Amino acid sequence: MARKSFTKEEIKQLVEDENVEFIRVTFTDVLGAIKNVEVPTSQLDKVLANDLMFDGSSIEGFVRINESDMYLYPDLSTFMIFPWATDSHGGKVARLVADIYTADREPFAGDPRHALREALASARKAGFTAFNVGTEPEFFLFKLDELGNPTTELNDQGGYFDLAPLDRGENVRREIVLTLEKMGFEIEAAHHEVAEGQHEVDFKYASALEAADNIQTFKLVVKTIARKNGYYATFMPKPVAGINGSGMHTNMSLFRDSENSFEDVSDEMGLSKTAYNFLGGLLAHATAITALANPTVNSYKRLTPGFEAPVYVAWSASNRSPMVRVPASRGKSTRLELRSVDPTANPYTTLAAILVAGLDGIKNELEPLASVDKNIYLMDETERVKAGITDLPDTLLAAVRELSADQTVISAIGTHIADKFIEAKKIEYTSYRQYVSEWETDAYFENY
Ligand SMILES: Nc1ncnc2c1ncn2[C@@H]1O[C@H](COP(=O)(O)OP(=O)(O)OP(=O)(O)O)[C@@H](O)[C@H]1O
Ligand SMILES: N[C@@H](CCC(=O)O)C(=O)O
Ligand SMILES: [Mg+2]
Ligand SMILES: [Mg+2]
Repeated sequence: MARKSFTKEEIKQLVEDENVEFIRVTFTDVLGAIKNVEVPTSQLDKVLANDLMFDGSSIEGFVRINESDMYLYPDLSTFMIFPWATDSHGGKVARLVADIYTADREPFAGDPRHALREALASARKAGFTAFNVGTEPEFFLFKLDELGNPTTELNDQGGYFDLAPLDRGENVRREIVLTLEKMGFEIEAAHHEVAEGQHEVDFKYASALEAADNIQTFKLVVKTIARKNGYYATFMPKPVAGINGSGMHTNMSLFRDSENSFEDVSDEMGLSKTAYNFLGGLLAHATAITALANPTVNSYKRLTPGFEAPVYVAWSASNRSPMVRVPASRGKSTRLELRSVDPTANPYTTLAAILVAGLDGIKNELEPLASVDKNIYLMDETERVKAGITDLPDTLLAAVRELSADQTVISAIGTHIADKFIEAKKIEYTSYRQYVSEWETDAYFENY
């Protein structure tokens, strides 16, 4: 599936025919936040001529104040009209995702979308025409109070695949699905997840750049439609202690034209040498990738035993406790599912890191360890050591240290992004360490 690339004339025509009055030009900062500048359609020619400028020094992880002028180059294939948004005259709002260029009109090294483009160029050099990615983002719905502020009260008490009345998110989810369909998403499934108030909407895989844009659009749609219905949607990985957190399982495969390079019908598991070596690369660089795939302090509260989230670097075809699962489908759907990723990940840098790790595995013919076919949570440490199973980092700081030591993963995101990301994450971790939590006062106050 490839999205249609519009010409400038087609976009101008659509803007006129559909009565679009505002264009939002969006991009993503180093930490994964979506940013946008909104311009009236009178500025459309300027936008399409790549002449829209902004101050890069005000964006997290971009540039210093003395080199702040940057250009937004819209990617014409990302034109989309927001079905929910109209201005006071009933005019519509559309968006274009942009690449960032410097004042010298060079691609900007701090642009996460640029990092993913570079990784995709490496995949093409290695003979692959597409890196296909399908994600399964999970989120929680909380109630809003009368003033419209989020509360800590979940929207329902439902569980996995429950129906209404236990599932009170049914109508919101349906509206999310319909909105996404109007925006061109192909929705494969939507359901209540295991935890109370937790939901999942799955959309069809796409080539990595489109998949990353889709994730950012998806989060915006979920938050917008939830709020319209009196709920607050959060993609925080572990919003409530003691119940499942929210992951964003990331399914992936490499294609050569229409052929899935991960499939080999002659292999016992139906997987090709390319797939095994990609998996070998993914496992070899897993601890460094974790810093990007799980980039918040809270991410590590999800990666704990017993909540369907992975804790160890391992893979399996038959069970869901390891970090990588090989889902049973074959043919075009032959894929690896990385289960550690959570929805706070910057999709551009995370996919760049995953792809470069996999390509490193292919280039250096890295073999994965034997698959683990037991529930890893039930294995003791001796059994795990014997099977070569290692731990995923257990804190943001540990993950950031792994990233700092992995030149392959750093090369995937570039040193500009790596330096800014590592610096910001160390500050975030220090700020967390300075906070004294209720758990600590409960555990220590009266005992010492
Ligand atoms: N060849 C492929 N490459 C990448 N992604 C793919 C490929 N084939 C299917 N997918 C995507 O994988 C995702 C599968 O989601 P689905 O919820 O069915 O998986 P699951 O892991 O079995 O579910 P769960 O983990 O919730 O039990 C979808 O986004 C789908 O489009
Ligand atoms: N919510 C689980 C995943 C549940 C599932 O298998 O879909 C997680 O944290 O990853
Ligand atoms: Mg799920
Ligand atoms: Mg899954």
